[in-house]
Formats: sequence, structure tokens, C-alpha cells
Amino acid sequence: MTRDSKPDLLKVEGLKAYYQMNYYGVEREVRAVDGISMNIKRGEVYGIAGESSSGKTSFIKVLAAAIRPPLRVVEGTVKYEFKNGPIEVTTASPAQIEEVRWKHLSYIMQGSMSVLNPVRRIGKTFKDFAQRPLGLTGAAFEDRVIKHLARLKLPPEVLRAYPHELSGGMRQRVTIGLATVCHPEFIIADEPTTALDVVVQKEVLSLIRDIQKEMDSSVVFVTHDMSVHANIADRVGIIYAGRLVEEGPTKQMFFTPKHPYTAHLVASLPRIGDTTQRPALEGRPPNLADPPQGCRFHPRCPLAVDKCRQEVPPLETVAQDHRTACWRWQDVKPLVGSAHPAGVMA
Ligand SMILES: Nc1ncnc2c1ncn2[C@@H]1O[C@H](COP(=O)(O)OP(=O)(O)OP(=O)(O)O)[C@@H](O)[C@H]1O
Repeated sequence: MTRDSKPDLLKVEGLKAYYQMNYYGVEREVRAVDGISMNIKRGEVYGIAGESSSGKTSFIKVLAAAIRPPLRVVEGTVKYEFKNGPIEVTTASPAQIEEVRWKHLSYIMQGSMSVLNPVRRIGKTFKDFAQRPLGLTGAAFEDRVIKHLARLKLPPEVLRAYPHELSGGMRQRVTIGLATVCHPEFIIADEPTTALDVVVQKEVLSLIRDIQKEMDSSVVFVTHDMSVHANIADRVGIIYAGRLVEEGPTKQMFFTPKHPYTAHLVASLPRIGDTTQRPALEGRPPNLADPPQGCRFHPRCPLAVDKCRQEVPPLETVAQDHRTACWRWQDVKPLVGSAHPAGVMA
């Protein structure tokens, strides 16, 4: 099946989610997600990249229906077409969310320790998460979990362990096990490989990929590490200052980026045998409580003209499945050394 012939599993339209706070009577609003629209197909792996504080985690928290104050959805919709029916997560009731949690929609949060209760054995946590959605009890449930753990190269003994008794890599595999044991249709992962050494990182990535393929699930994952995107994403989306500024098939994003910010991210990747100085991107991302007018990247952009300072560029299609929000996308060239980054096949 080509990408085109696959159905959309997720549709996000005009999503705005802000942190709304009140400090001693002073209102403050951080526009972490500020007008994002995108779709994800069944069976697709979509990677989200961007600098720290650009809104990646806030965005996927909304996708994962894990919205807690002060974060609030102020506009837009997030709709899934699950096998058991559609659900719009920004307006769904807690009971409706509970119904799809783990069985249809699972979320691997940042940092495995924060998901695993330190005073609960792993086996108990599996029961809490998965027993109800799987509808199994006793030996049948345990058998299912043990078989799943074996696929993740984890012995049955981990079920009796406390989180602190496991290595970081094992804990991360346990977290992936929890998120996949119910064979969800949609898996959301926030920095699934951060804080792991390179060998374990590769293992965890191929595990996620194998499980995704076997179940034909869709995966959305966040990482600032572009080489991870190069390795596992079908498509990559770049978030800058709360907005999706470019998205496209992974290879095109690396070889023919159409947004100057993407060109910089790609150029910062290490390349085998290349010792030339990387072109550094000057400045910092804007304060999301007071973002600049027009294109939010303009204060740092080498191509910026007056129009960029005044008007917000729309996300427009520039090639099949490739969209960019840049008034000057036709002038964007891959930066020196950005061809053939490590891990991307020509
Ligand atoms: N609980 C919170 N209360 C108020 N503001 C917050 C909160 N969490 C995040 N923010 C702000 O929202 C903006 C987006 O943050 P977010 O964590 O979504 O970015 P990110 O791209 O995931 O960053 P990182 O890569 O560092 O995790 C930032 O300006 C951040 O300071």
C-alpha cells in the first residue's frame, strides 16, 4: 500500500494549546502550541524535532490526551479514527479517554522512571495498566505479559523486580513493553532514547520499529536528535516556537529542506570523515509568552525580508507530502555539509 492509499488515523486541525497562569493576579499565557494542523496515516512513523522549549512535549501531551492545567486547549481539534470508532480527544470525557487508553492509544512519557512507580513491582504495574484493557486474568494474563517481555528480551523475573533494581536500558524496555502489550493502534513516545547509551539506543529504536511494523500501528515520537529521525521516521515534522514550520518524507527533509531552520538542524548533524566547522545558528528561540510578529523564525533567519517580519507564512505544499511555512522557501539551499548526513541513505 502506498502512503496515499492508507487511511488517516489522526487528524489535527488548527490546534492551539496554551499554559494559562495567574501569578498574584497577573495573567500570563505561554503559547506552546499555536495553530498546528497535520495528519498521520495508519502504520506511519512520524518524528517531531525542534529545539528545547519549542512546544514538542506540549503538542504530544495533547495528542496523548494527557492535558493537565495550566495547559489548556483553546482552539482546534484532535481526532482519531480508531477501529472501535472515532474520538475527538480535546472534548472527550475522562471515561471515553479511559476506554481508548493503552488499548488504542498509548503514551511513553519522557524518562522511564517517571512512569514506573518506585514502590511497586513491575508485575503490579503491568496489572494496573493492562489487565482491564486486555480482559485477561490470572495465568492467562501473566502468560501474555511474559511472552511480550520475551520479545523485548526481558526475562520473566523482571515482573518481581522494583524499578531501581533494573538498568536504565531495561527500564526503558519495560516502559515500551507497558505501552505496547495491549497492541495499541497509536503509540506516542517522548524522547524514548534520551539518557541511554548508543548501543541500547539502537536496540530500543529497532524494538519500537519492529513492534510498530508487526502491529501496523502509527507512531509519533519526539526527539531533538536528528540522527534518530533519520533512522526510524517515515516523515519528519519540525516545530519552531509552537508552530509546525516544515514536514515531509524523511529523505527529502534531510536532502532538500525547504525551511531555513530545517536546513540548520540537518547541517548540525555529524558526518563521517567531515571535520569542517558547522554553521552555528545565532540567537535563541523566542519567548512564547511574547512571540515576534510574522514568521517566528525571522529574528534568526539569514533569508528574512520585510514580509517575514510582518506576515505569518502559511504551511504550503511544495512537493508531494512536503509542506513548509516560509515566504522564501524557493531560496532555501541545503547548508554546507548537509548532504549525506550520517545515518541517511542517499
Ligand atoms: N507546566 C508548565 N507551565 C508553564 N509553562 C510551561 C509548562 N511546561 C512547559 N511550559 C512552557 O511551554 C513552552 C513549550 O515547552 P515544551 O516542554 O512543550 O517544549 P519542548 O519542545 O518539549 O522542550 P524540551 O525539548 O526541552 O522538552 C516552553 O516555553 C515552556 O517553558
